[in-house]
Amino acid sequence: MAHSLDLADPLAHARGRFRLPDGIVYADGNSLGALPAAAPAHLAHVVESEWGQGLIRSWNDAGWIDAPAQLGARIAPLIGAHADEVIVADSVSVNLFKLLAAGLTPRRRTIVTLAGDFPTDSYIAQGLANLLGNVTLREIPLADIVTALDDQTAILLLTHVHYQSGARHDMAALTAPAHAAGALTLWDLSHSAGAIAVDLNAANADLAVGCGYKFLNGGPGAPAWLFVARRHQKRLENPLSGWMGHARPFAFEPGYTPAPGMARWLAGTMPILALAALNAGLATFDGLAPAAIEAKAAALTTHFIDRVAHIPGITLATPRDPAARGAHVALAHDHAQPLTQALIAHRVIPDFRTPNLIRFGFAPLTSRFADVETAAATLAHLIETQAWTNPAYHQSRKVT
Ligand SMILES: Cc1ncc(COP(=O)(O)O)c(C=O)c1O
Ligand SMILES: Nc1c(O)cccc1C(=O)C[C@H](N)C(=O)O
Repeated sequence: MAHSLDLADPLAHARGRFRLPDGIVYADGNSLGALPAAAPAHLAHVVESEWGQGLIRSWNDAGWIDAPAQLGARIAPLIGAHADEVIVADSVSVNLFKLLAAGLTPRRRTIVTLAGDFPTDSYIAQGLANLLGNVTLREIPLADIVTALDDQTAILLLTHVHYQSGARHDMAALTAPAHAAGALTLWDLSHSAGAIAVDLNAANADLAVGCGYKFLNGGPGAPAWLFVARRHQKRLENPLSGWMGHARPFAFEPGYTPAPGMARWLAGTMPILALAALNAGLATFDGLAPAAIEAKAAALTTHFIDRVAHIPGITLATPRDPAARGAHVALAHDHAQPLTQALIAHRVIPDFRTPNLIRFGFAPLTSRFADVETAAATLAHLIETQAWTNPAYHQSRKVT
């Protein structure tokens, strides 16, 4: 069954764009994307030729200075943005700070967000509120989000696909009431970009951020990106007004003038080696349609849910409707942490999220239906044999 699904998979060839270890089922593309096969040679070229030979000249000759905008333009089609609406910079956390600060107005000082979204989003909003003193952060349950929007609300901040459950919001359906209340929307697309088809402009979204190291395959700690809709680009200003966001960085003027367009969202010098790895990650999407990527994510996760939902002790924590989820599936189990370690010891790599979730991220470019079958069968076996009773699987880990 899995074999015939893999044979019929129109994205099957994309796996060849990566280097994955033999005999491993990699189900953590939602935390760290796999290594693009072209990345080592590309990085070696940037190091040895551009840096080693070109030296400082490479800022111009190798186009280093334009890399954040060029990579932003490569991300744009994956998220329904225009090329000039996206730039690569900093981390998601820092980009959230910049956009939240920019979106506040003298009259609107409230940030509304969903209680239980990825913690950095609320940590950053709280830190900004503490810094400014007159900003309120409201963390609201999903059912009350729309009614929480009022004439004080500056920004509705939401993670599009939830990092734990994988549940996906209807972007257009939440953007409309935010706009009706006079607020902007800021979407965290860390678990969406490269995994499902996102259409920011069709949803009339205002602002967005996302990770480079997950489904975009940019490597550990890859730079993140941010989106500002064209209609807001003149008005919104980066509070981290560093020289790389200046209209004329090499004029070394005494006062700050923001660059026109997305360049103003840069602060300091861009990490060229990390951008080179992200470039290789984004190249893995060449010629692949976001709709096809989403269809594969839906098929993989549906196949997995069908195989695991009935296993005794497992509770599905992810929506059954593929349109209401991303590319990962979360399963609740009383012994999720040692079970995750047992899976890894058996060469199936998901991750654990406190308190009781095992997340299986099936990156559509690298995952095969055969991997899904192996992951499900291994999980069933480990539960059947009560693998969590083995003390070897109770080691504490800094990174889970
Ligand atoms: C939804 C979400 N937002 C933000 C982050 C953090 O991004 P960064 O480490 O780039 O700040 C993550 C994961 O680390 C995430 O899952
Ligand atoms: N950013 C991570 C890291 O530095 C180490 C390990 C995992 C991560 C992650 O990306 C976690 C991820 N954002 C999550 O959804 O849980």
